[in-house]
Amino acid sequence: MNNKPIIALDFPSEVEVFNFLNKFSEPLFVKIGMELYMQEGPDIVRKVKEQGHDIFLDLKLHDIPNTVKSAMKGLAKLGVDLVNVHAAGGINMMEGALEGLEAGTLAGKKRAALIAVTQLTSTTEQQMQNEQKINLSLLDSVLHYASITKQAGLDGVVCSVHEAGAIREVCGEEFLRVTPGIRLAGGETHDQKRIATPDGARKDGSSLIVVGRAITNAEDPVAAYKIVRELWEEQ
Ligand SMILES: O=C(O)c1cc(=O)[nH]c(=O)n1[C@@H]1O[C@H](COP(=O)(O)O)[C@@H](O)[C@H]1O
Repeated sequence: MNNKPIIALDFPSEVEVFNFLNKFSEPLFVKIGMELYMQEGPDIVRKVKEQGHDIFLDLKLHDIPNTVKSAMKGLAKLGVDLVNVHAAGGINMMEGALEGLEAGTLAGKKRAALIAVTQLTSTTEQQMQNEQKINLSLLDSVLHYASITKQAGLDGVVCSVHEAGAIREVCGEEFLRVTPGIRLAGGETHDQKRIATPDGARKDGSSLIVVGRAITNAEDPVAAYKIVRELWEEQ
């Protein structure tokens, strides 16, 4: 797994995916999420992988432990690099996910890294408190989810850049902080609430950034990707 910005391939079908990917002449780190997977199924994962890209399969599993374990066992066979579940599913569910992933990983292949979503980057503290009835600050809720994720043996979490530094302090450098909600300065925020720039993410403790619309909606996606990458990698 490399540390390039992860491009979210949030497209409705395979045609748009390859129109987009064909603009690039280098291997990328891409994310296949619900929108695309629900339309194209596992075949899209195989086809994107054939082109040599690293893949984050973002299906955010959240169900009873046995169901998540079995689903992960199946997903493991796709040979992706990174997969996720919702930490709100609990420790037993996350342990089940890890067991399924280990059981399904083909002999001689590296198991995908497994991370858990803490609080979605589209959620504000007020929404969390009112709608989920969690009587904590958003940071404390995210830190709590990060600590139970670590307890379950997972490799890291999905969080916003705003919580990444605190998670690093509590859970250690090796524990991944994968941060979506990335925008270029002055860019449209859409439905995201806890946002940051690529250089802000680097300074504030992200391990990996996920960038969708700031690249995929750009007039020149290759140029937008280059800007994001330079800001992210700047020394
Ligand atoms: O798990 C994720 O990838 C995820 C978690 C989260 O808290 N927030 C979040 O935006 N994401 C995903 O990251 C991507 C962000 O896309 P943009 O907002 O277009 O950059 C989308 O594909 C989301 O599904």
